[in-house]
Amino acid sequence: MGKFGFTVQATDGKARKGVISTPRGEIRTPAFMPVGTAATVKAMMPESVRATGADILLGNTYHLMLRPTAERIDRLGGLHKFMNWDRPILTDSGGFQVMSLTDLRKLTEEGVTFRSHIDGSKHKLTPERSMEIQRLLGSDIVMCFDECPALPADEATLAKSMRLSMRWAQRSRDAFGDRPGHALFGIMQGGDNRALREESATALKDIGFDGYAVGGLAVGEGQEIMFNVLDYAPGFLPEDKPRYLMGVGKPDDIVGAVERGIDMMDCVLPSRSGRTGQAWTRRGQVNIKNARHMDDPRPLDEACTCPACRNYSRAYLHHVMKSQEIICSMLLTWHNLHYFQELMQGLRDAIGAGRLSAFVADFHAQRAMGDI
Ligand SMILES: Nc1cc(CSc2ncc[nH]2)c2nc(N)[nH]c(=O)c2c1
Ligand SMILES: [Zn+2]
Repeated sequence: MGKFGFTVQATDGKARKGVISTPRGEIRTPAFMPVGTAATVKAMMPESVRATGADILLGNTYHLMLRPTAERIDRLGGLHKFMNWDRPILTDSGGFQVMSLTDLRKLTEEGVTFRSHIDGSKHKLTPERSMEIQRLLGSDIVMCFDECPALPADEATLAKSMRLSMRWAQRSRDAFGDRPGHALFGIMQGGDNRALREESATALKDIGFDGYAVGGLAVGEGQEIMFNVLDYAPGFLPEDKPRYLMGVGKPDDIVGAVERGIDMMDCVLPSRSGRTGQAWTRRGQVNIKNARHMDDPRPLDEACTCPACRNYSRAYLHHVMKSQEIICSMLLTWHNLHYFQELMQGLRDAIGAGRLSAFVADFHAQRAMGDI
């Protein structure tokens, strides 16, 4: 079983270009990770996800523990075999989804009890159970079981929540055990409070992890506050380990996060918005439902090499969106994931060449021109 490792190949300001090596393959950073919540990146075959340039995808402890259960996936050979994706998988630990998807829940020092949003059955998640589920799934990068407070929140609330998450991080580390080739990432909390963020980073470094996530952001605080926190929080984390900003984001969030030293990100945005007719392009957003596209023979983006842009017109995409044809979700999801991965490749190349600021200036200039 190979090792898990991270190499920084180049830096440009705070930004890093690197490679995470895992037994199931390498992850080029900065990396965008598509979300495959219930063992599928919606509307995409795994080979298509790979074709967009993704090196790793995300799974969800919360959804998979409820259906089909981690034990069933384990009996069937693990999540990679189950969903036919043999490259790295990162799984989230479930706490965030419990707090965002259920309302019948109880939070204690032990963990969280909740009722399934699917059938109302009672369930319990603890750091120990979350580690067991992620082990049964066979994920390559395991996330600590944490508590993510909603923002805005006062300092006392943020401190109480963060300190619980740090005790859960220790329990996650103890329960994870020694699993060569598999990684455990700690999750920094502390909201938008600098002192709490530093306290959280110190606690996580004292425990020791293979990578460190910045949690507790992209919870409705807005880009300005998120960037204010990212101006200092990544710097509290070890330089030689990957830094993962959870749940981010729009293209301009991604660019700003990479400029501030973030190496990995994930977001449902390209896939979820694709299913609603929202296309992301280098010139900004295009809502294909808009009547202005009805007779437009041009592709979404003349410069894009994805199957949607190579073979279909805006008029066609408008038609299959209005008629709610399944191919619309397929084509717009593929295009969006392709665009996000192309943006990541552009960022990696720019950092490698020491021209990140020029790349970022061009990124914003193209969007300022608006859609074609
Ligand atoms: N914004 C945000 C998003 C997610 C989900 S990331 C994800 N899981 C599955 C897909 N994507 C978070 N997850 C955890 N565990 N902690 C957080 O603080 C947090 C914050
Ligand atoms: Zn395209």
